[in-house]
Amino acid sequence: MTPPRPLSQIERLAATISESATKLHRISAEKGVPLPSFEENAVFSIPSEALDAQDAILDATAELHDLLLDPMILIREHGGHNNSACLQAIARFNIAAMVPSEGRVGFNDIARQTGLSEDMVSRFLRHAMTMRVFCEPEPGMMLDALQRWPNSSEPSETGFSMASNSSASIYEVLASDAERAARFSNAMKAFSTTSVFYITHLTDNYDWASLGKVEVVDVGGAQGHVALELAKRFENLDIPVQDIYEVVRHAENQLPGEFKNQTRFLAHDLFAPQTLSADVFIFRWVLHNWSDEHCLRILRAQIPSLKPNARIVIQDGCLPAPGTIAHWQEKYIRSDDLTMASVFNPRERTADAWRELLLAADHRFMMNSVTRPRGSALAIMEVIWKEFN
Ligand SMILES: C[S@@+](CC[C@H](N)C(=O)[O-])C[C@H]1O[C@@H](n2cnc3c(N)ncnc32)[C@H](O)[C@@H]1O
Repeated sequence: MTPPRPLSQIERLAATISESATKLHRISAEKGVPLPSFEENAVFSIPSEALDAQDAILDATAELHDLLLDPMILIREHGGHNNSACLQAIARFNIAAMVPSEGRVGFNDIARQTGLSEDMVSRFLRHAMTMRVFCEPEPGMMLDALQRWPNSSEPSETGFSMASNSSASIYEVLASDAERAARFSNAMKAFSTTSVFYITHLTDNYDWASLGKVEVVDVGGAQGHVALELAKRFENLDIPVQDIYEVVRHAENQLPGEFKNQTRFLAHDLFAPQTLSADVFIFRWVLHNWSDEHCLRILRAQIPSLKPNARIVIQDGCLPAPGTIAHWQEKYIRSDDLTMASVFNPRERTADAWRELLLAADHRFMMNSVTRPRGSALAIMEVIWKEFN
């Protein structure tokens, strides 16, 4: 008879949780004490005889949770700066006092009372909900920079600007400081080593091979980490990379020699009319940091170069409806949304908001598909430039 397989760490933790939960349930029932719940009027009480079980469950669930998270996401979760920003916002704008006990209040009502935009109220509160603070029974119900510039969508009116004590946006800071620009670019590269941002989500989930011999411009492609991965996998692609001068000026030197015939670097401003008349334009993680007003300018700047049926592949955040994806993923995405707000002043968009944005830029931008590859934090949207008669 083969000896039993030793339990893995995951299985041991799961067994501890199961045994201790059974014990906690039994003792609470014997004592007539209700079990913990997220209900508004829930009483939180653990009988003293069950405190060991409570400890065991909390330690084992925390260990299991940490064990199953990508290490890069885990570090960010423990940093948790958006959790405290969110609680501070609730305190500073006295939002808790606006939510009636056992009643409901709309985001619009809170917006009116606080002077914040409804959009910003919903973003704070939906993030708070991922921390079990407040709940949204029906969809649509529910710090310094925000008070100084309520409703601004300008990148020069952010928490970053206040912290830098300057009226320069993060873009202007990066454009004037090669060292910080290179550090920012490296940070983007580092993000791509987190599983939810792997470049393979883009290389594996779009049919690059079937495009044939084409030119694919990586707009805002930093120092070419995405272009390089595409070049390695798809010999049929020529992939010029455009980004600001400070970012691309030394990028060529870092490119492995064998890919120099497939990739080159061009200083190009996103807002300037596109100069390359390519078959495909990639916007990977380039639009989510700009407000709608600025995105409209960026999209329209591509039009002079677009051939009929040219494709625009947008790989970017796509907010899910509340409660429709795993809780930890929703929390991560909503936390990202607040980080973006504090540094760049845009908003993360739902699929519908992306569609509306494209349509507002020009009715010839046709959203052909939106997919979110399993395990990816970013959706892939294929947009086709349709020239109508
Ligand atoms: C969030 S990063 C994404 C980088 C890369 N596409 C990726 O997927 O990792 C945004 C990029 O847009 C570039 N960018 C910002 N403003 C720009 C502008 N006005 N013109 C060109 N590139 C710009 C930044 O330098 C940066 O490389």
